[in-house]
Amino acid sequence: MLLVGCGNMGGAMLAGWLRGGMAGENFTVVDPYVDAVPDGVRLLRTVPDETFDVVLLAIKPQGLIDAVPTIEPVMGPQTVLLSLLAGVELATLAARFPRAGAVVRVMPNLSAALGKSPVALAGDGVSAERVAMVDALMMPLGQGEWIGEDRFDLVTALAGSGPAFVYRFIDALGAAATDLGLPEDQARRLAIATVDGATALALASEHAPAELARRVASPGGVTEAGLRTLDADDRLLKLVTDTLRDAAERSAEMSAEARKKD
Ligand SMILES: NC(=O)C1=CN([C@@H]2O[C@H](COP(=O)(O)OP(=O)(O)OC[C@H]3O[C@@H](n4cnc5c(N)ncnc54)[C@H](O)[C@@H]3O)[C@@H](O)[C@H]2O)C=CC1
Ligand SMILES: O=C(O)[C@@H]1CCC=N1
Repeated sequence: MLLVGCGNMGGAMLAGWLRGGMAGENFTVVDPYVDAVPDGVRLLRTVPDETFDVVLLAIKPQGLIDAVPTIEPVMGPQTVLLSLLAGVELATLAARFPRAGAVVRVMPNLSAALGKSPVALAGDGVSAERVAMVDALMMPLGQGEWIGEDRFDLVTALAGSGPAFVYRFIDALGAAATDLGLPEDQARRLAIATVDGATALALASEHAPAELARRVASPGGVTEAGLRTLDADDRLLKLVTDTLRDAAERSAEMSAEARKKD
């Protein structure tokens, strides 16, 4: 596999694959700027004169146009092109890389490094054999989900950007507890451990999060008093809805910008 770009997200996926037992020798990275790659992985500064069965585009969307002429030659009819580029549509990618055998959009997040990422996937007319190949490839990174491309902006906001929103919530828990009297480092440790345990339980439990919240809250007790504030006027729900909407709208805007350059 050729990784074009090995920064935050490409690096996290590579770490996930290596952690899942794939050998470093399976991977070539082409990245003019990255300092180093894991042991066993081939690092090149320019694109080699070879073709690849799988090419992962892991550069910034804004860098696509400049990169196309150098990347295009590695594609052949056997190549499955995987693109992480937020706001760059299948049609745009197919127009830029007409020789690629198949194009699949992939939207993971940084938890791929630990095998705990949702991985949204979208492709047009991808053969069943290639779908199975992509599914197998994503398995070490987390939970693969094929979705229609019309929902990709929203899924980018939820699955791709989502960790940043959760980190803000963790920070808010820690900062609030600090304001109210806990030492800062202790507040942060407790906030992270609380979110970690709550997430693990939500994953393992047969109950929905709302039911788990109900089980935490004793009638007339402490949690209920806090939930009353959090739930008032649906303000958390409204804030999160606005957050996802704004992020998804930016993704749609980026798609329109990339389309204009076709
Ligand atoms: N960071 C995240 O959590 C997520 C990012 N993405 C997508 O992943 C892509 C990469 O994002 P990040 O990893 O955050 O960016 P980044 O800036 O950390 O990594 C990009 C890498 O590409 C390299 N690069 C730049 N031009 C290049 C070229 N012409 N050829 C080869 N390598 C080149 C840079 O040296 C850098 O190492 C973006 O398209 C983004 O939309 C998707 C989901 C989550
Ligand atoms: O912020 C971004 O544009 C990328 C896509 C999802 C996460 N990071």
